[in-house]
Amino acid sequence: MSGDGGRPVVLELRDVSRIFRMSRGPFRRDTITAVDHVSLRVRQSDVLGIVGESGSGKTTLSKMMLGLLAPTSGDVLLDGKPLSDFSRRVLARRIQFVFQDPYSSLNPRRSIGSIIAQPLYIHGIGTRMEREKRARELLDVVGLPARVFDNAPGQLSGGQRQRVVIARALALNPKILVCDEPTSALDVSVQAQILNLLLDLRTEFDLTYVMVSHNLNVIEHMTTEVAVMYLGRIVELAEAGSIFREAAHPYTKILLRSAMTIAPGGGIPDVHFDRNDPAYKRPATPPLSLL
Ligand SMILES: Nc1ncnc2c1ncn2[C@@H]1O[C@H](COP(=O)(O)OP(=O)(O)OP(=O)(O)O)[C@@H](O)[C@H]1O
Repeated sequence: MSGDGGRPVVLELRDVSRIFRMSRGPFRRDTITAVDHVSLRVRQSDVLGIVGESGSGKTTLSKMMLGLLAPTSGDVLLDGKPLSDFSRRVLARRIQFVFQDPYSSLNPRRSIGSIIAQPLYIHGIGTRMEREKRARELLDVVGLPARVFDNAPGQLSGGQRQRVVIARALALNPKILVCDEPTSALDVSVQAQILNLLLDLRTEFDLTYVMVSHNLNVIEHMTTEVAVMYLGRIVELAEAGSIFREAAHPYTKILLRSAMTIAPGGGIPDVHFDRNDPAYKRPATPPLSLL
């Protein structure tokens, strides 16, 4: 890929496959190849978009990147080393995830402050006071008011909850975030705010993103590179701009065309961005303590 500026490869998949065996029903002897011989590289500061229709293997691929699912064959490398060389503890400080549903991913019985501080607690980092301080800073980082610290998740809107999920993902100061449909459970009006927050955070903390989405508008605005998945394979891998101008693979063309058709009056549907809209701006945040 051109224009990498010598940036190091932070995440690499080498010929990775994942086969699932059906465990019940009439097809229980059958297998599904969810990811089929995928190789790709993510460089520091990249935003790699993974796009494809439902069932194309995007989530399976992102779970393998996070070490949540083992490949059936092939290797996942983080900073050039196999994931298996990393302890859970070290891995969590390098790579974190933001998944789709902010409604189910937050414990309803905990306060927002303790949810955000939980990774620090689990990893034995800091005193109680230090963890609380960091959780308050993280609230600020993701643009939430200090007063929500003692609230329960049920008292927050969907967009606010997704900000909490992002704050928790940042607690251990990771360098890579894997975001699987980070906004698809949210109202359209809130989606752009969350995506712009993610873009701001990337600049502020020099984060690298893997962004899984079926929404081409999200992919177009967020990513630097795009991998198009179809039936478990990557059928096209290109810089984000070029893929929207001159898609090479027939499947990518179909994907783009169907997005155009769905959009009222043509164009890609859903989120509309205006990065200069003051509603999307976030005040600059002070440097974080602790880590
Ligand atoms: N634990 C599992 N057991 C059996 N089959 C699975 C399992 N997880 C995923 N699959 C199958 O693997 C294929 C890829 O699924 P995956 O969830 O990775 O696709 P996806 O592109 O993320 O889809 P979506 O956009 O709908 O989330 C699908 O056919 C799915 O049914």
